[in-house]
Amino acid sequence: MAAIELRNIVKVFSDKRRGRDLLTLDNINLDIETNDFVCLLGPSGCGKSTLLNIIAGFEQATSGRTLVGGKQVEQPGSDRGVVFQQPTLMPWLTAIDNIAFHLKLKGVAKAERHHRAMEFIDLVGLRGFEHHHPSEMSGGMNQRVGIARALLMNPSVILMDEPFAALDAQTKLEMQEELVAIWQKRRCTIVFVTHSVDEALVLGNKIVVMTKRPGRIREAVNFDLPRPRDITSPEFNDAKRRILSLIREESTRLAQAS
Ligand SMILES: Nc1ncnc2c1ncn2[C@@H]1O[C@H](COP(=O)(O)OP(=O)(O)OP(=O)(O)O)[C@@H](O)[C@H]1O
Repeated sequence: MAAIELRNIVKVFSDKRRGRDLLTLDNINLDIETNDFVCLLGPSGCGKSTLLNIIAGFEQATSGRTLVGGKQVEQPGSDRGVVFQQPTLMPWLTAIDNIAFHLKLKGVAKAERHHRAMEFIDLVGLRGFEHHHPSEMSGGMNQRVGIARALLMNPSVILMDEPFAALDAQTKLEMQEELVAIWQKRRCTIVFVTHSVDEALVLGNKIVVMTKRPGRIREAVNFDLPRPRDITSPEFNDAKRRILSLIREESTRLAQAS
């Protein structure tokens, strides 16, 4: 059984202002295996976030079935941790209290919350900053808090929506390396949305290329280049050419169709 099974997913948004329906996802079928690091790659507006939100349970598909761990997704759950582009932290809470927030909601005592959160503070490299507030930390550090918060509930699946898009180039590279290290250590399943071919190839062992609206799966490419990946190696560049040619074919198809 795959960790995530998407069966004939269709999503139509109704655009009330213009009085029409918008077909956003068109018959998405995809199996994501346990421990996969899948990157959803596609142009702006192709429905990557919508698909992630359907897996997260924030959004309902118009038709089709979404299964996580064999169970139909109907709402958000602690089996799925979500990391957004902005970490959406509570500004009045320290890093450790943000990370342990879900435990507080579950009534876990403070000493136990902090004990459990420290493991994740260490994992994301924030020891020494656990009592800092979001305003006292950089964007990258706040994103680390967001990742630690998502990991704390020990979800089987981590869903990430362009989590490094707002970071500078150097911090982005560091965070990508750290995320791969965390994934290797914890062996979780990650679905990562990006529109960067390089980012998808640095991170993923499967790259799912989506078409422009309505979003369909153009191709799911397995990419098992050993890590750490050398982005200047011939193998990396071969894969990049292949992905870029898939994207170009798609643009040509659209240009001819219009
Ligand atoms: N709640 C909503 N109501 C109506 N339309 C929506 C809603 N959410 C998304 N859409 C539309 O669905 C389409 C896909 O949006 P989505 O955010 O999933 O794309 P994306 O591929 O993640 O884009 P980006 O890379 O720019 O974030 C867009 O045309 C968007 O306007």
